[in-house]
Amino acid sequence: MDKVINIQNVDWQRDGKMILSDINWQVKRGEHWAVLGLNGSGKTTLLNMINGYIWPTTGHVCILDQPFGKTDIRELRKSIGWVSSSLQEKINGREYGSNIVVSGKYASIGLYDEPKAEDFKRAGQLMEQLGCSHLMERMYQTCSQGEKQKLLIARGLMASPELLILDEPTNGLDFISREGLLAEIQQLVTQEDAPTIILVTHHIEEILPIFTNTLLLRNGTVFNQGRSKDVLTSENLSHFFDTPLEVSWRKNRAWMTIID
Ligand SMILES: Nc1ncnc2c1ncn2[C@@H]1O[C@H](COP(=O)(O)OP(=O)(O)OP(=O)(O)O)[C@@H](O)[C@H]1O
Repeated sequence: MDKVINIQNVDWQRDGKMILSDINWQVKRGEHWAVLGLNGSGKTTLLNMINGYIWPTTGHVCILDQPFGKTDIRELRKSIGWVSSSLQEKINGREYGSNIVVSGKYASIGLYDEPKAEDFKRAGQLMEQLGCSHLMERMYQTCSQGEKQKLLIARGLMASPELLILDEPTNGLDFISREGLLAEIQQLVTQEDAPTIILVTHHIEEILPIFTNTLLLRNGTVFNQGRSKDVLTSENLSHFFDTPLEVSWRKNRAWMTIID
């Protein structure tokens, strides 16, 4: 019982089209994964499945040891923190930073239940941890893109999830803010009750050393998966992107250059 994600022989079809095909993916406790794939490769579809918003056409999905079909998905979702751009769009711009973070406890977008003082205390600690405690009384619409992402990550951590999914968290950030956010993400795993983190990204240099493993998704199939060091090689990625590439490693991060 050590699997956070266990996806076996999964297909997902829509309108006669195979969107995910024969997906096999196991994430064990203690691992953190990066998911890499071009536009339309099936990343969002896979995340929607992990969160129980769509069900496999064939195959088995078991998340946090809870097999789909025998599980209350709404309960399960409370153990999953999910930060994505679609979530950003749903937040009320006039909501205050601390309320946004606290709403993560209820896996709701707004605040429907009366939060307790201890909820605000926890939100404050998380905001401190992510370097955004100055945004407690700030309206969301006045925050920069990087600040919004930090608020949403703090929100995603509010229910102490076992699984935290970060879907392109650095979208729209300048390179200084991006490095700042990556450093905060790196820090998260040093916490005692750190969740398993899944990072979806288009940029291999964002695959920090904490991301022990990488899944390459192409045309709805798993192209390759394994230890990040083994997956992120020049040969592998040249095949994956169908473009001659060179990968170099600096500070335990892979950087990619197109060679002509
Ligand atoms: N409900 C649906 N009905 C029909 N086609 C769909 C549906 N959902 C996804 N698709 C198609 O499945 C493919 C994979 O989409 P998905 O959004 O999972 O890709 P992605 O890897 O997240 O892409 P991006 O990086 O652009 O966000 C796309 O061709 C998309 O048009």
